[in-house]
Amino acid sequence: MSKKIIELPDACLEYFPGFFSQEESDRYLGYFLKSIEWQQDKIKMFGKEFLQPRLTALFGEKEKSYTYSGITMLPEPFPSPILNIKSKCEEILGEKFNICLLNLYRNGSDSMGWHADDERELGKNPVIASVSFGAERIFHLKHQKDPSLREKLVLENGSLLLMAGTTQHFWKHQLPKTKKKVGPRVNLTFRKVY
Ligand SMILES: O=C(O)CCC(=O)C(=O)O
Ligand SMILES: [Fe+2]
Repeated sequence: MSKKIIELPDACLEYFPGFFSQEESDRYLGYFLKSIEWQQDKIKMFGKEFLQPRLTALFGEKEKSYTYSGITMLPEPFPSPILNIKSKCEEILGEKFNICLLNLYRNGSDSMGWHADDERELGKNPVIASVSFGAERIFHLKHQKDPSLREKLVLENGSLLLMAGTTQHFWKHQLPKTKKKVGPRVNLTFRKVY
């Protein structure tokens, strides 16, 4: 399994291209597009409500609620394909996860804005395993204190990105829109809620 360490100050980032084969990735993408009950959540900004520019779903162990972008969500139990992906991540990373947030970016107009995954319930140094299937998209990182520190990563079909250590304290990340004609992308982030 090839692994690339992304050397950035105040961060711990590791990228595993081809963590899933092309064949497995295509199968998982098809499954997620067809079998997940996707929802489009609202977000409140400046006192106004907007629809998020992507679809989401939350899975997890019983009784683990998760508050994300101001919305508290109750997870559905893990379907077996997600359990299989989770086990594979846990094995290579030596970490355990109990919830999984799924995002579906239907095309290049779907996106996720700048944020850090620093909710209290994720503990002091959140460990997040981010798995991508489908269209390649660019992932941006920027340091919260030093604006000259920025990074761009291409998240490929079947890849795994680990974010750990102090990454969420010092860095924000986003998945910007793209004008390129791109197909759907499904991203799974495995997290541990305490
Ligand atoms: O889609 C991605 O790669 C990023 C997802 C993300 O940052 C999140 O779910 O918190
Ligand atoms: Fe995130």
